[in-house]
Amino acid sequence: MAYEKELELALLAVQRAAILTKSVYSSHSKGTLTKTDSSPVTIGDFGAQALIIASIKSAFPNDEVVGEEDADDLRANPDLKNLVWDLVQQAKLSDPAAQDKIGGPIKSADDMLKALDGGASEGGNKGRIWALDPIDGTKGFLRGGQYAVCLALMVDGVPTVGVIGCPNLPVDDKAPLDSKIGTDADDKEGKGVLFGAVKGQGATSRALTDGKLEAPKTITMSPLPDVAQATFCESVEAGHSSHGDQADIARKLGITKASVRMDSQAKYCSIARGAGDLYLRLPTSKTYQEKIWDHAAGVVLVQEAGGEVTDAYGKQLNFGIGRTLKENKGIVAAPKAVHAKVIEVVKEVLSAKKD
Ligand SMILES: Nc1ncnc2c1ncn2[C@@H]1O[C@H](COP(=O)(O)O)[C@@H](OP(=O)(O)O)[C@H]1O
Ligand SMILES: [Mg+2]
Ligand SMILES: [Mg+2]
Ligand SMILES: [Mg+2]
Repeated sequence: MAYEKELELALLAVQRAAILTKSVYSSHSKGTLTKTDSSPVTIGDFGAQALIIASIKSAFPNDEVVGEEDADDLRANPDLKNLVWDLVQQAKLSDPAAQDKIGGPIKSADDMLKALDGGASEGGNKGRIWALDPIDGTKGFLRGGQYAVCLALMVDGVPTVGVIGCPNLPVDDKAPLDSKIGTDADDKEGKGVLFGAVKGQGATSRALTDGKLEAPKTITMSPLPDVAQATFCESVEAGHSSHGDQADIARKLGITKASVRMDSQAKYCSIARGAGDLYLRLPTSKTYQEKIWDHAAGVVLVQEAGGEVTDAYGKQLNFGIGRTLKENKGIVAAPKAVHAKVIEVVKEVLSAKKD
């Protein structure tokens, strides 16, 4: 099968990084810094990015990576660097063959910084470029909610392999989805899911482990004969998408169920496995550009589970023009059969706002 090696590498690399993020999640000190755009970053984000880029470079040394983080803060702060280096050394897959497949341990703190800085690609529509979000939903990660480790391979600008680890999602694909899932979540037994998809080959889920990969199950979106019955997902953070516009859209579609708010690409994962139906992300500002690492993996997953993902105006997402989706505004993900209907209503709501 095409991209078999890339998929396995991505699944194992995400699984190893999740060992690190889980250890930070359950510890009191998360080494949180505030970035220049006022968003948070933790030692978990740095450590997970270094581990995953080292894995990619061990198997595919010529591939580029667009990663969210870089090593500047760690180079400027040796104590923080040492904290991350300790975590990185402890994060090992328990199965030696699996650990070997992702290149074994990172050899030194300098190599860790180099790996972390390996995510500086400017992106584009030529060749093989990975999009990496080491912790998506950092605010959820800090709040005790959902978060996700997200990795996608783009080929000539098209998301082609997508892998997402969700340490706080229930393993059961049909576990009821309600808003508590974003606030009561933790990584106790029965939690932790690893999703994977390759373009043209379908989407899967399996339990997230700390060693070998579990056997995958095929996942698909729920059939949704009547859009009024939909469960729709949205961000917890009101600054990341417009809760007001999303409520208007839901009302116009006849949806009466309350929205399910959860952080991170766990939203894409939840609709891909049929636990929810729609994901609405309407812009809160005219200037914000969505980042490719916030969507690339989730888009492959939803497409392969029978869904369609476009921007809020129904336009195809263009992942091949740099580190952001600058040609697009907002995100709408829905089962193929109802996507056009949802876009019609989204456009109505957006145009009513303009005047
Ligand atoms: N004004 C804004 N509009 C949309 N997304 C934003 C935003 N500011 C930050 N984000 C992105 O929202 C992501 C989280 O999405 P969600 O709300 O679905 O959990 C963040 O990812 P990180 O947590 O990886 O930084 C960040 O990239
Ligand atoms: Mg961030
Ligand atoms: Mg993100
Ligand atoms: Mg992130």
